[in-house]
Amino acid sequence: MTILLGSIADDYTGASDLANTLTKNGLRTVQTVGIPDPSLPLPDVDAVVVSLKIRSVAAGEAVAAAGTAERWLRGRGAMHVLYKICSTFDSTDKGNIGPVTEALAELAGGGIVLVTPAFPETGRTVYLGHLFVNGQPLDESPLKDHPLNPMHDANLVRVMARQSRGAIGLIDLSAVAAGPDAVKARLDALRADGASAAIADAVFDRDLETLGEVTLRTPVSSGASGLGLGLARALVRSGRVPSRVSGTADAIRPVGGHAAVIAGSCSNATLRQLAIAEQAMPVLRLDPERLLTAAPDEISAALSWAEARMEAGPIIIAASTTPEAVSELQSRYGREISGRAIEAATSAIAAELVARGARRLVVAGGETSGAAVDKLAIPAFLIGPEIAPGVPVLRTVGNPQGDMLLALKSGNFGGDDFFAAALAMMR
Ligand SMILES: Nc1ncnc2c1ncn2[C@@H]1O[C@H](COP(=O)(O)OP(=O)(O)O)[C@@H](O)[C@H]1O
Ligand SMILES: O=C(O)[C@@H](O)C(=O)COP(=O)(O)O
Repeated sequence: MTILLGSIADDYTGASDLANTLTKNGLRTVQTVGIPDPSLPLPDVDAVVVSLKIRSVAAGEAVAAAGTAERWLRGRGAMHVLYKICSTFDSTDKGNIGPVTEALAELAGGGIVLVTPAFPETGRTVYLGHLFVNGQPLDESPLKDHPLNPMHDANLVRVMARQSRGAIGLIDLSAVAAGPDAVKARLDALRADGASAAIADAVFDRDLETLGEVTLRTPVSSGASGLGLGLARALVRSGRVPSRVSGTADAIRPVGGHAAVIAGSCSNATLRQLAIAEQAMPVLRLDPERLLTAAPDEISAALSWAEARMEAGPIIIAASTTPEAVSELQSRYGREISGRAIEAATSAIAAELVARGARRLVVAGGETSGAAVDKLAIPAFLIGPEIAPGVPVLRTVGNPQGDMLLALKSGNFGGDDFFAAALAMMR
């Protein structure tokens, strides 16, 4: 298998979001979970998105894992590697966007890296280095209350500088609007001044097309799905990808079995989606504190509840709660400990539901999805049709449990009726 574009995603929902964008823009794409075993039969593709769970781990661990994935992708022909980060720039002053970006640049022989989380289709735009989420500055958006990486600064040049060794520059919208040559000139000038990375403004898809054109000629970039769109379109324009009728329908051939939703995202969108779904489907609200203090009992109570209902139709099990309740729990048990314990519990529930016949699974939340997919030991996914911007239906490849359909929903993605819409596409 020789690939044109490689990507390392810092979480699994982000990986499926990017794989969806690449697919929609003409690249045959597969999403792997970590580096696949050589025996795994992967389809012939243009792009591989390696999903890692490195958004909220120690920077050294993230750098090491990304480095291993980079070597694997380069070994399969990838000329360009996109480090897929969150469109809301989820990170802390310790990383991991800065450290991983700089490490990938070093592995590729140095140089400056273009960075942009812009993804206009989902309301993420960058202007003068400031990130807006549906029109709100990042630090005023719901991301200010994220359970693991609350975002308190919308100025990404500053945010990135705090987590990088090198200086961070800005490619502003006037350069982007002037086209690829102007962006290239600005990138070269920033590089000559010693910058290790540059935040690029982008408001519309055409800005991302310009950025894609330039970054495709460099070895590394960091960005969200918007930059993926730019890179995919640049590759197609270059004539290196044959134009073909892209078909994703085959990936959603029915798998039968029961259907379940597991939610660990506490993002605004997920809380709204749960409230809507609750009017039409059985929803079990887990007791988050018991997941920390009496997990085995809370898990087995949840499984008894599910077993009694799954035969009749889809069910939802959620740990999700309001920002106030999250901070209350965290103040008593610690941010990291609460998050990880709840992920361990929700993933154990997901695995037990599959053991009891669930074959269609929607997981809400990036870290929650990563934990569940790891627990299920699913090695890779084919990309099916899009449910909502950034969220495709996925079909497992080489799954020990047999063929399953999944949707890994980023916390903030999807309309109010997301769960019903996803389940309607998964038969
Ligand atoms: N009730 C809760 N209290 C505290 N933390 C929670 C609660 N429910 C879920 N979590 C944790 O919050 C984090 C949500 O992150 P994630 O799954 O990535 O969602 P999102 O996609 O919205 O960012 C996870 O670590 C999860 O275990
Ligand atoms: O870029 C995005 O916004 C998503 O692809 C993503 O990474 C979201 O992360 P989670 O909200 O943690 O799922």
